[in-house]
Amino acid sequence: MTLDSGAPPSTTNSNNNSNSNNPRRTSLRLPSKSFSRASSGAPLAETGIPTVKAATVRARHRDSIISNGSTGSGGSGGAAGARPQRSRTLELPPLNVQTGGGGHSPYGGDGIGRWNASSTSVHTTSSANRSPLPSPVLTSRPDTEKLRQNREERHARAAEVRRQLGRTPEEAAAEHAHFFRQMINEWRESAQRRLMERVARGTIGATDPSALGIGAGDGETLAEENQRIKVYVRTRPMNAREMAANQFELITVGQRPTPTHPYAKLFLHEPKMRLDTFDQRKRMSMATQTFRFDDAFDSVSTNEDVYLKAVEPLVQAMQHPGARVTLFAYGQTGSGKTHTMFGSDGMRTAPSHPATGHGHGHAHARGHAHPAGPAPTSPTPQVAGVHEMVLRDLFELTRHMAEHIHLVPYLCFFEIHRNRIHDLLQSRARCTLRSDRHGRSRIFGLQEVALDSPEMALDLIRQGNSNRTVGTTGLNAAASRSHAVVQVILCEELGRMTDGRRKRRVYAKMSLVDLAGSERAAEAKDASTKERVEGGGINRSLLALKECIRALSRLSAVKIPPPSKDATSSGGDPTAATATAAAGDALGQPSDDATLAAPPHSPALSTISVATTSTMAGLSSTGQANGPTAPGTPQLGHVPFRASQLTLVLKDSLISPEAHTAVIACVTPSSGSVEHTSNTLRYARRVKTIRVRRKRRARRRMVRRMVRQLNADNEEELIEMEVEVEVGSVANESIAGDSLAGEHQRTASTSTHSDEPAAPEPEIDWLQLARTTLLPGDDIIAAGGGGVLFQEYIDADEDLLVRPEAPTADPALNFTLSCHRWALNHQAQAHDASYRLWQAARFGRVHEDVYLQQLEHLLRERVAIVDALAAVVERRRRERAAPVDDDANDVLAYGIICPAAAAAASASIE
Ligand SMILES: Nc1ncnc2c1ncn2[C@@H]1O[C@H](COP(=O)(O)OP(=O)(O)OP(=O)(O)O)[C@@H](O)[C@H]1O
Repeated sequence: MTLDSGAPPSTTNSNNNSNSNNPRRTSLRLPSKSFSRASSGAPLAETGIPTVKAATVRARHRDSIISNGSTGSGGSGGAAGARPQRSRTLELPPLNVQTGGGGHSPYGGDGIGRWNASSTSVHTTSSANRSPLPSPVLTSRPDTEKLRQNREERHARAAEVRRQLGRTPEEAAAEHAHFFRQMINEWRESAQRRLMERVARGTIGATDPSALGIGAGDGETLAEENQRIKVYVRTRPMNAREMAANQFELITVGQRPTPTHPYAKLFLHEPKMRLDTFDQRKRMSMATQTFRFDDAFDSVSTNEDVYLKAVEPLVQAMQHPGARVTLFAYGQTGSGKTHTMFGSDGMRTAPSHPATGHGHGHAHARGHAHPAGPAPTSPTPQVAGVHEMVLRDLFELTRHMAEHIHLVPYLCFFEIHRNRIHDLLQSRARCTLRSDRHGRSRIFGLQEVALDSPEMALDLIRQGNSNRTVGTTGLNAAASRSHAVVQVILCEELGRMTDGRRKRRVYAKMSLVDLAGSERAAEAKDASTKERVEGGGINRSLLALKECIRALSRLSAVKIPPPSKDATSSGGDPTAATATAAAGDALGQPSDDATLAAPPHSPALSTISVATTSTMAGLSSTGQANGPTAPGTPQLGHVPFRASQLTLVLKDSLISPEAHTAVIACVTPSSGSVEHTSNTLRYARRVKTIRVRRKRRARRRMVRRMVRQLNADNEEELIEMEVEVEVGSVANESIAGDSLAGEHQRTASTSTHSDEPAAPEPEIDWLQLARTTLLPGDDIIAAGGGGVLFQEYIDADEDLLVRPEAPTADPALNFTLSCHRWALNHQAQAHDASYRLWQAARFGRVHEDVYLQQLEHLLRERVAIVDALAAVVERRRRERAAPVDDDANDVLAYGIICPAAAAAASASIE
């Protein structure tokens, strides 16, 4: 039955089979509809509304409270075959409408201020035949009504404003974008200005050009650097679609790494819109988050820039025996992972010749233009990706190393899609992942192709990419829906075995992983079930990867003990050699592998690898693979490799003692993807923050200690100063020009500290003070940031005072000036504290009473300082008119501000 049929619409809808997919839906009925239904007076029993049991006792209890015993509207009829109904429908009463019919309400049918059973009943099918209960919920109705009225008024007002302004919603959005853009630009300018001021002051050097990015030289030092895991961020340029949608860039890349600050800073500006409950107006503001990474690449960086900084060191690491290098490209869908890894065409064009063929002898070229390869399908020059650059450089490397060792590169290319491994070089043939007896993961059925040239490798990759699973997302027409792993393995050829198989040993291995784009469930609303499952799988494996890398990062702090002497000397022992070689690594295809002698380069290395592997895999405690853990072996804890196929496949590479891992987090700069970008940046930061945090915690403890100490000192000083100011202001007239003033003041001070009643507090007009106090407003905060405000504040205070002349030879005047400076510093501190307090209060972290109390305290402090300073200046003027003994005067001047120092100075004079 449908709404049109005159049956109770909400109930019908909630019981309608078409809605049964959403069993817990609670809908809010519009008053007009309720009214029409109530007027129609159709009894629920006639509507065919099914009756079902509540899913849980708890739900039933809740329902019974809400339902208020509206049994008449609960209905008891049930359509045969209807699905059990668990949804509840909350109907609001029509405003000022005298409803008819029903009459089941315990409150009668006036419908004003109370629930009316006939038209506004809250009913569930599980509430049938329940006796009426008085409900506390009923009392909340006027509030709900008020809220609704408020909302409607607000919407009407907003529509009216829009109408008056003659703006469409799109125009309003464009205006907002313009405003945010302006805020971001102002933030950048202000940051740059602060930086230049610091350069001018000499706080940071202007000689190092790379230090002149925003935020450079802030005195921070990177906590102990984790060399094994590097995290980079890359921002892609805005695309045409984003610009057309009036989106704007939210990312500012700050300083780049320098020798003194070996990290890059990246700022994410998050636009915020909030409704001010005070005047019901929208407030726009901008929050800026700061991130630190090993390096950050802005939107004009090229693939070559990324390669040179982030990837080339990994290629260099491949010359070390046992090297296990892993590079991940991580990020939201459409953020530029494939562009970075495979180049601008994603290497999706068909190979220029069969995969087994040989290359064309392409020139080694990195950079924008793809000099050779298959004929480009578009006239625009192709941009080479990391894969191409890596392959060319690896071949170069093997050529250089040929004098010492003959290495042959092998390539395999597979994807992990829905937790299954497919060989992309064998038309997506399914492969299986198994653990060998050493606890290492091995992929069975994966083809590895010996490479003759980089071009051959590139053609293989193109061929593989044509088999890759792609889909279409809202952000990318050709979105990768799988993790693509290209592995390049440098093998040492050791001839052939008797059965003809090649004898080889893995020298080093590199895994280049183009991860599938992360996506948010909210964005997959329109996706099919299959796509949702796919998306869920992708997110799960990304989470597992993050947890593994984080765990490894944490564990990298644990020192792996040097191998025992027995293990180290086992290089010549054939049995031990077999074990170590097997533990070192082997190629995925067992048929091609030979069990080899231990690598002459690193017997110890392989032994450690065994221990580490087994411990990581959780085998050491059981001793399945290598027997019980040797005494002294560190308990490395649990690393959740088994959480996904991706982490299992890469396990050996990640835990190797010669592991080098890098993550390139790709982000979209546009405002439309701010949540994604924030998530990606936080993901990337968490990958590496474990060790940094420990340092941070120590630093925070230290700062807290210092602040406590300072507060204790300040409090003492402040109490003394306030007392002095009160006494000083009373005694000022009489002591001015008096050579005994110092003595006088000391007496006054002493007497105040004795049992004499304290002088009355000066009358402060708080309201006036609050009006004149420069508490920062939203606009100032958004535009300037702390530093600018700070300066404005000091400037304003200076205007309150007589502006001091430049330092002279007059020591008394200099003394006054130093007092002035002292006071300003305290002023600055007071302002700084009030600013932070205010910020905290804005975000609801401080209770209003506490905030006001603190503010009052700060304002008092401010008044005290200003008064003291005014007194000093006034007195100084009079003294200059009638000079007095300088030394005594100094004591006097300083005494008002800092009694302790005055006492010491007086003692020295005496
Ligand atoms: N640095 C860049 N410069 C120019 N264009 C870029 C850049 N990065 C990405 N793009 C463009 O953005 C679009 C999406 O990029 P890409 O396919 O690499 O995203 P992705 O992160 O791999 O997405 P998915 O995870 O969905 O596969 C492409 O058209 C690509 O050409």
